[in-house]
Amino acid sequence: MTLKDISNISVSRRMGDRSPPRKAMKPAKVIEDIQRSRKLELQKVLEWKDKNQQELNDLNSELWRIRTDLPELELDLEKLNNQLFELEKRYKEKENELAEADKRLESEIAELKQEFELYRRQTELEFNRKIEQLSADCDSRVQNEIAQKQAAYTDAKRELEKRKDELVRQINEEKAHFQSENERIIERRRVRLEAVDREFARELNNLEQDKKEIARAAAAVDLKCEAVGAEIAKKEEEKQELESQVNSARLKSAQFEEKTVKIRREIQTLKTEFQEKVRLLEQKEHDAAKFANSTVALKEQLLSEEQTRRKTHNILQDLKGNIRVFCRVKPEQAENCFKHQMFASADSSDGKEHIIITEPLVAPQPFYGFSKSAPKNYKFGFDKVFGMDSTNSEIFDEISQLVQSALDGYNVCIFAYGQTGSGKTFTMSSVTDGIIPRAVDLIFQRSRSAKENGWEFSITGQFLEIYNENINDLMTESYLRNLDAVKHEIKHDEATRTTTITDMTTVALENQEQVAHILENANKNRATASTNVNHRSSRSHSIFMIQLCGHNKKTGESVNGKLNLIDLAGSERISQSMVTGERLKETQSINRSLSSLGDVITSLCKRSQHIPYRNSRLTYLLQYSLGGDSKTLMFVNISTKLQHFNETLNSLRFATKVNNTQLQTKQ
Ligand SMILES: Nc1ncnc2c1ncn2[C@@H]1O[C@H](COP(=O)(O)OP(=O)(O)OP(=O)(O)O)[C@@H](O)[C@H]1O
Repeated sequence: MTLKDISNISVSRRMGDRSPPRKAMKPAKVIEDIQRSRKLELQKVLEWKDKNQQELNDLNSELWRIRTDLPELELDLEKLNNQLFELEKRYKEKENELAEADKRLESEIAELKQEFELYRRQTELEFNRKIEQLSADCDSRVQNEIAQKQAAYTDAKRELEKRKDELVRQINEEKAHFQSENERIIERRRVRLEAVDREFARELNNLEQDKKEIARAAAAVDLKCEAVGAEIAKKEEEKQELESQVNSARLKSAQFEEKTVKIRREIQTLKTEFQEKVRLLEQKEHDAAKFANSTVALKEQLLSEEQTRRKTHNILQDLKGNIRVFCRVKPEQAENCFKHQMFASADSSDGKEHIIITEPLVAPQPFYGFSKSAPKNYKFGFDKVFGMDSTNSEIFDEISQLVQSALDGYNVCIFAYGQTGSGKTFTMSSVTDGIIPRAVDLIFQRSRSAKENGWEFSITGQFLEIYNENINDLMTESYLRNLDAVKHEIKHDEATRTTTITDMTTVALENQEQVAHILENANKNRATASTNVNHRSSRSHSIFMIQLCGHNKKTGESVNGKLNLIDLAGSERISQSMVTGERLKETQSINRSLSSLGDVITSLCKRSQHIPYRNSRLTYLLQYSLGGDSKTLMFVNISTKLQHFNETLNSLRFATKVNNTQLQTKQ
């Protein structure tokens, strides 16, 4: 306890005096209490003081001890300082000694080096001298050896030549002897051989004579035999010939009789027929004269009916709606599919055909946000719904009327919309029965039959691609070279409401094989431009444009129709944050053009003041083929694979938006 604590205690006491008066107590008892408490406090203070006094004493004794030790410590310190000074002095001395020793060592090393150099030079000189002497000795010894060897060689050579001459002489003698012996033997043999030859020739001659004699006799016998045999065969043949001539003469005579009767009968029939034909001809000439008079009236009637047909056809198309949406479900293996049901128009009150898709119970990855307990149904209505088993032929039957509209001078757009792999290209460009080849075929047929009414059609086609908002010519043979190098511009003529694209290949369409070739060539072009043709075709819009210009010489009428067959880029939603570089650019331009197509259709149906055609190349290019009296059909191609549920839902929603806007406008 400090003095401050004590004063605090007394202050609190004093303050206690000022606290509100307690219950009244007896004064003696109060004084007694105060005294007791004061006593206690005093006792505590005294205890504290004793304790402090004790500590103070301890500290003082410690201080005293330190003070007594101090001189001794100071002495020790001085001693230590002296020792340190001494040590430093000795250290410096040792350092000096060491430096001197170093110097001595260096000079000794230098001397040793000099001595060594001297010794090395002397040794080298001695060595060189010894080498020279040795080499001189060697040279003289080698020269002596060579001289001795040369002398021995000359002697040996001379001896050998002598022996060689002797041998040659002996060989020549032997040779002459053999030659004369040989000639003698040959002569003896020749004489004997000539004698044998003469004998042999004589024998041979005799044998030849005998052989000729025998052959002559045999030939004479053969000749006689042959003559007799030939005579017999000839007689036999003559006999058979005579027999067959008699038989055939009998047969011919019977046939001739028969034919004569028949020909007489035929002549009679022909005469009757001829008379009947002459009568009929006179009748037909009479009818033809009557028919010729009525043909002119009929043709006029036909033309007016044709005009009425065209008007009615167009009214019918308008009634069906200028924007129609068909849904097509791609065939898949049932076990990989989510549930879907379709209802034909007869079952529905709104005249639409419906498709209901049910969300899968087990959500495949990546697929979030669906309740797993209660599968949800989504219902969509379209002008037509084609199931998995539908064929391209059935599809074409439904759209052939739009091809007729194009021939009648209207602009028609047929789109295939859907995610990658959902069957857009299959529907649009299958080489034999896709919409493009079938439409061209139908145009040929109808234009041929329209000739009877005086119509002459020019049918031309262009095939292009919009990739990253760039137009590319798919008909050119050198697509890769022209890609990006050729900038194609879209030009609109407001007065004629026609569109042209600069530097675009245009071909006169003539037959189906040519269209198949165009489709294949376009595919090749796309394959050359991309490492992966599927990727390229999925990421770009392709447009097959058929221009139909018709003129009727009889009525002076002209029509100008256009059929645009569009295979849109895959509509799958790729998050832009997930892709970079080229893929990002592609994704952005696809998203932009598909959403601007939706916006244009919506604005047209709402009859908005401003139609945002310019928002994408696709809508700008189709400006005169979307809206006005033109006709639009959109196929929404869908896949029912489990992992495609999300995309399918998005595609159906987009298509429904297009379809519904149409309905609102009509109401
Ligand atoms: N209705 C169908 N019947 C049979 N096969 C089909 C059908 N629809 C599509 N296919 C097949 O499915 C595959 C993908 O179809 P397709 O290439 O037409 O899809 P896509 O939507 O055009 O794809 P992308 O956007 O990549 O061009 C092809 O092998 C095609 O033959």
